[in-house]
Amino acid sequence: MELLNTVTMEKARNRLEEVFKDLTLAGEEIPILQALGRIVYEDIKAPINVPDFNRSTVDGYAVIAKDTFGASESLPSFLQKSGEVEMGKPTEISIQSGECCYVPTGGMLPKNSDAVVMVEYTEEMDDDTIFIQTAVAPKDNVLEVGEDITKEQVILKKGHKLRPQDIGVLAGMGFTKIKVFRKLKISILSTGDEIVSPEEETKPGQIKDMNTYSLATAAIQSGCEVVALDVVKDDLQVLEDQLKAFLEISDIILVSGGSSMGTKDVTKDAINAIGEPGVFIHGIAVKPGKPTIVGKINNKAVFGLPGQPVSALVVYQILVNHLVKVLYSDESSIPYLLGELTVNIASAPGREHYVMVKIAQEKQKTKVYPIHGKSGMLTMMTNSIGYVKIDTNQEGLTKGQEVEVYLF
Ligand SMILES: Nc1nc2c(c(=O)[nH]1)N[C@H]1C(S)=C(S)[C@@H](COP(=O)(O)OP(=O)(O)OC[C@H]3O[C@@H](n4cnc5c(N)ncnc54)[C@H](O)[C@@H]3O)O[C@H]1N2
Ligand code: MOO
Repeated sequence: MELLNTVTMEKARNRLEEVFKDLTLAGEEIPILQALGRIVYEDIKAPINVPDFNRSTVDGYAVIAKDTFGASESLPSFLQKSGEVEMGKPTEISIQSGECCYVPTGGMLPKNSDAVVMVEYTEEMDDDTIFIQTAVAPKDNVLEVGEDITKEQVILKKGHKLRPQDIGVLAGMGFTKIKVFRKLKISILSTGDEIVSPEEETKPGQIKDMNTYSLATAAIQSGCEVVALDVVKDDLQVLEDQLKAFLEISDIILVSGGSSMGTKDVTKDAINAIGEPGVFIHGIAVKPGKPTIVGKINNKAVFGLPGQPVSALVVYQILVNHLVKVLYSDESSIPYLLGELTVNIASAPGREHYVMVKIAQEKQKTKVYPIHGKSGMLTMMTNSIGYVKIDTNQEGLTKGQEVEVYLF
């Protein structure tokens, strides 16, 4: 009897890091407008202070704060108006105690002023006299030089995935281009005599291809470029030939199906046949995803993912995506929310167990409901928001317990 020699998920991840530690990715410079979702290649330092002049955050009157102390609607302070600041222009105005100066939102503060009173809390008595009807403290309604970003501060770290707010900050710093990691090239090879493409009619026993599509889009979501897709029969020679062709153009190859122990499960043999060192993991103590295969050929990663659609996608998220993040120097953790479990969940003995869940807001609490089904049912994932994890040594999870729901 041949049994899978499984390793823990933690060990599988550590092995991946160790085996691919020499795989380094080059960087490329691209316009910031094309950089959304790309990964920062090196720490980016601010070339300037932001703001680089003291500016008002409101429309109002720049004052010396202590001139307003004790001011209220019934007992206003009278201040002498000493001009107006023009938007987008430097000002030479300098105020003295007893004076104020009109400043628009974003306008430069006149010299000596240290706070701004919002225009709603003032009244213009005549062209020269302003009633101040509230007290302000120094720095109120003011953004000081370097308060947002100080020159030379690291604003974006290597490995950071760029979001719209990051692109805005880059523009605000004067960058029009940014160096990002080149995209990892991934190809996907689905195997199975029964698999037909989505547009084809299925005959009895056949099934439409889901994994090519779910895995390709998961790869795109992780910031990779999908360079090739194909579906092949469960035939060792055909699989070997296509694997060799894909190796030429990819950093990572995902083979879907044929990972288990059936007579037609030839993924492991195909990987071992085409190069060294070949398969170094076959079997991970995880549910779903136990028959997962991991190999290395010419410093490229080849994953044999279980054919069951949920298993393939879960293993992508928890294992393949781990390697993708390591290669991109992305140290961010998977986001999660906390919720209260609504039922007991039994564990899978000896395996780390990933249970698909949905959530509902009830009486101001986040309630967590497991989605039942078998790993062949992709609707388990479409109905879920994420998963809860039961560790190998945990007996299960208990109704009412607070759990972490990892989002995907
Ligand atoms: N004797 C054993 N049998 C099985 C074991 C085991 O340890 N011993 N493990 C089971 C587990 S767990 C899983 S998961 C599956 C993995 O199977 P394979 O990776 O060999 O995948 P296939 O047999 O080729 O397919 C399984 C299932 O998934 C469907 N499939 C495959 N590819 C696609 C695709 N591209 N799109 C949609 N659906 C796909 C396929 O039709 C099968 O129904 O093995 C268990 N068996
Ligand atoms: O481990 Mo299989 O991947 O349960 O479905």
